[in-house]
Amino acid sequence: MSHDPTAAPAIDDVRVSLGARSYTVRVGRGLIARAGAEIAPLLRRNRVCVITEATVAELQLDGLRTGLAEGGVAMEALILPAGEATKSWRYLEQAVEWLIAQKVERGDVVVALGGGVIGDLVGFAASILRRGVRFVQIPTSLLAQVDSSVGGKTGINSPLGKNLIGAFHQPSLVLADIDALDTLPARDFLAGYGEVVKYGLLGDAAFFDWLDANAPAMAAGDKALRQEAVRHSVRMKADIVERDETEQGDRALLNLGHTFGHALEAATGYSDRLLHGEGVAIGCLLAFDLSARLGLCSQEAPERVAEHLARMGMKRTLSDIEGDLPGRDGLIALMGQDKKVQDGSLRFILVRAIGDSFVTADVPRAALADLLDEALAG
Ligand SMILES: NC(=O)c1ccc[n+]([C@@H]2O[C@H](COP(=O)([O-])OP(=O)(O)OC[C@H]3O[C@@H](n4cnc5c(N)ncnc54)[C@H](O)[C@@H]3O)[C@@H](O)[C@H]2O)c1
Ligand SMILES: O=C(O)C(=O)C[C@@H](O)[C@H](O)[C@H](O)COP(=O)(O)O
Ligand SMILES: [Zn+2]
Repeated sequence: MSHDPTAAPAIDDVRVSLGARSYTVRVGRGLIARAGAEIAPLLRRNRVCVITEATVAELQLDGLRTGLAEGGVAMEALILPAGEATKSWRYLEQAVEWLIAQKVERGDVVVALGGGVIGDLVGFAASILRRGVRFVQIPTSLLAQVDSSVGGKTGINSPLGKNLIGAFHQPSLVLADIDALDTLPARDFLAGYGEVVKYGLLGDAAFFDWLDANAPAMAAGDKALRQEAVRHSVRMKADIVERDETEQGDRALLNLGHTFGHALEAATGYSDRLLHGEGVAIGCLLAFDLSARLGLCSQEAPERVAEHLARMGMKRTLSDIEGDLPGRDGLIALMGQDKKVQDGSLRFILVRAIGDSFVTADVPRAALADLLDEALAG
């Protein structure tokens, strides 16, 4: 049989096994164009309500409408503004009231088409509508494909902290169409890459090495590498979520970098000054620096992480964030809203090495203060 090098690679199916809440994450090319055939088996009646945002609507909504129609599925769409500020009470209310006006029934399926902002918002709307309707994630950003569309964390932000209002609500299907990433701006691609590299850092040194060798080509557009990075990331996340769906233990490892990152996002007003994945990358490096300061890992570990982020052209220090930041105590106060706080104490994900992380509350306040003082001084 002859090999056609231009043929699209096969679809990778990653199963998330959670009993009655199990589902498949399909990773591959052309999935939006065949969305009707993919989603129809879930439907009681041949109609879905799609919620998306303006940028993605422009690029993908006609294709989705056609793809659904080819599978005999009709759609109605609501288009919200793009950007992190949409993960708020105002747009949650708009989304839920629109779904009610569309007479979405308990047996229907809602579709989230977009990045992590839309996935988190729509998943939360689905979780509270009529006390819970099913939803399908069609993630269109790298971040959403590797992370936010999987695992069932849904929600919106409070001015006081990230994702403080939300619910665990697993999707019924995830369609991660690698072709959708073609139009993603470089800054958003790199922000999403912050969550990809997080997987290597938290639990898979061999994946970090693979990324070190392949991520530049992946960023430049190699689709086979993109598909492999998404598949591997989703498999890693699925393995952790299967062990600990509601973050009673191990799932907190997926929060590497987030105690710092979320505080920085709140400090910058959930604005374009700092994207979520950028905050995660900066936060991962701070977690490695803190681990080295505490003698938990070698000094070479944070150096290697910093070199990798620099080679990828990513933000990696507080001085890479434009504009003023709160002082050390202001940042620590923002960290106090972290969902990992227990009995009033902050808990961090720290590391013994690249690929070897753990959760701890054992971080002396002085070490944290010194770390932040130095980071803020640049
Ligand atoms: N639920 C979870 O487990 C989880 C995990 C990680 C992150 N998150 C959340 O995800 C959000 C960040 O997600 P994000 O980075 O996707 O942000 P986003 O949804 O704002 O998308 C990033 C940008 O890319 C644009 N975009 C998306 N797809 C595009 C495409 N195909 N072509 C061109 N432009 C496109 C969007 O319009 C936006 O400007 C944060 O709110 C974060 O808290 C949630
Ligand atoms: O799925 C998880 O668990 C994660 O922690 C993944 C994170 O990348 C994501 O940003 C998540 O939304 C953070 O969760 P939070 O509980 O700290 O809000
Ligand atoms: Zn994240």
